[in-house]
Amino acid sequence: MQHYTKEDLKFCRELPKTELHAHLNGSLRDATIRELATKRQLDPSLTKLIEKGDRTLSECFKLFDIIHRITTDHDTITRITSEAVEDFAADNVRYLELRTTPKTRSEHGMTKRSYTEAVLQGMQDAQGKQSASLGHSITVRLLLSIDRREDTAAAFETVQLAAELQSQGVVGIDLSGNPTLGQWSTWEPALQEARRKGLKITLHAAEVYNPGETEAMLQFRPDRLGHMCCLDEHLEELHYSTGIPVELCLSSNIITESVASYTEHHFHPFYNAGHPVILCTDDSGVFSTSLSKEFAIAAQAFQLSHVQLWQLSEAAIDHTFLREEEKQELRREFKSIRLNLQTEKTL
Ligand SMILES: CNc1ncnc2c1ncn2[C@@H]1O[C@H](COP(=O)(O)O)[C@@H](O)[C@H]1O
Ligand SMILES: [Zn+2]
Repeated sequence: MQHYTKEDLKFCRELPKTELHAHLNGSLRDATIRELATKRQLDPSLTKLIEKGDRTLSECFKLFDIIHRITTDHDTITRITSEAVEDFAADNVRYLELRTTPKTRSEHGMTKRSYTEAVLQGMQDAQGKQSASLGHSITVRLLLSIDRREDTAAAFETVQLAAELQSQGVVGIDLSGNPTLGQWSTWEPALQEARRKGLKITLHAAEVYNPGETEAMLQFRPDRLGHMCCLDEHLEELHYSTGIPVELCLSSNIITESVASYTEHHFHPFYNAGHPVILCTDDSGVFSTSLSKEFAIAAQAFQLSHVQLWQLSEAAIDHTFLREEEKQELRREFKSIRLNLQTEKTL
C-alpha cells in the first residue's frame, strides 16, 4: 500500500532537501546487495532475508549483520558510499550528512581509520560525478557512529578518529545500534570528549521505552536527537523544554513497529507544538524509501501544504552540522530554486 499520492511525490522530488539521518550500510541499492551477496556466495536463505519486506526492529539488526558480511573490503565501502551519495543527489538532496560505524576487519587489513578513509573516498568520488551527471552538486559531510555494542575504549577511539578527520568532512558523532543493548554510562565520557573536541553530537534516543536512559540523554543536551518514539509524560515535557531538534524517520518507525501508524506518529504533536523536526530516511535501502517519499508520506499523513513542506525542508538547514557561512550558502541555494520553480509555474 502506498502512503502518498503521485502528485505529492512529484512535488517532493522537485523540493531541494537535506538528509540528516542516513546510515551508510542501511542505504545500499537492491542491485548492489544482490550482486555482493552472490559474489560472496551468501546462503540464498540469507539473501532472501535481505530482500525488502517488513521486519521488526530486532530483525533489522540481524539484517545489518548480514549486510556487514558482504561489505567487508575497502573498495566495496567506497563503492556503496559513492552509490548512496549519487542516489540521494538524484532524489534532489542538496546536503547529506551520512553516518556510519567505523569497523575493524583485520582479515581485510581494515582499521577504523582505513574504513573511514574508504568512506571519505566514496564521498569525494560521488561529489565529483554529481555535478556532471545531474547538473547540480551535493554537499556531503560524515558522522561517525558509536555502536551500542562497543565499550568505552572503542567509543573513545571513534571520537579521536572523528576529531582527527574534521578537516576531511567529519562533522560529528552519532550513537546508534540495537537500543536494547549497552548502557549510557559506557559512552557518555567519550561523548563529553567529542564535545570538547568541537564535534557535534546526535543520539538515537527513546527508540524503545527506557526512561532512565532517555532522561540522561536529554540532560546531556546533544545537538540533535533521533527517533524519540517512546516518551512518557515527564519525558515529553523535558523533551519540549530542551527544544533539541529531532530527526524523524517515519517509514523506519512504522516498519519496525516502533510506532503503530503514520497518522499516530509523534511527528504531528511535535510539529504542532512548534518543536524543530527533520524528516529523514534512516535506512533508505532496508526500508525501500527515499527522502522525497518521506516528505510525501508526511504530506498525506499530516495534511501538509506545499508551503509547509518547503518550510520544513528549509528549516532543516538550521539544524545541520555545517558552519554558519555554509548554512547561509545552502539557504541561498534553496531560495534560488524556490524562485525558479515559482517563475516556471507562472510561465
Ligand atoms: C532502524 N533503526 C535503527 N536504530 C538504531 N541503529 C540503527 C538503525 N538503523 C541502522 N542503525 C545502525 O546503523 C548500522 C548500519 O550502518 P553502518 O554499518 O553504521 O554504516 C547498524 O548496524 C546500526 O548500528
Ligand atoms: Zn538511525
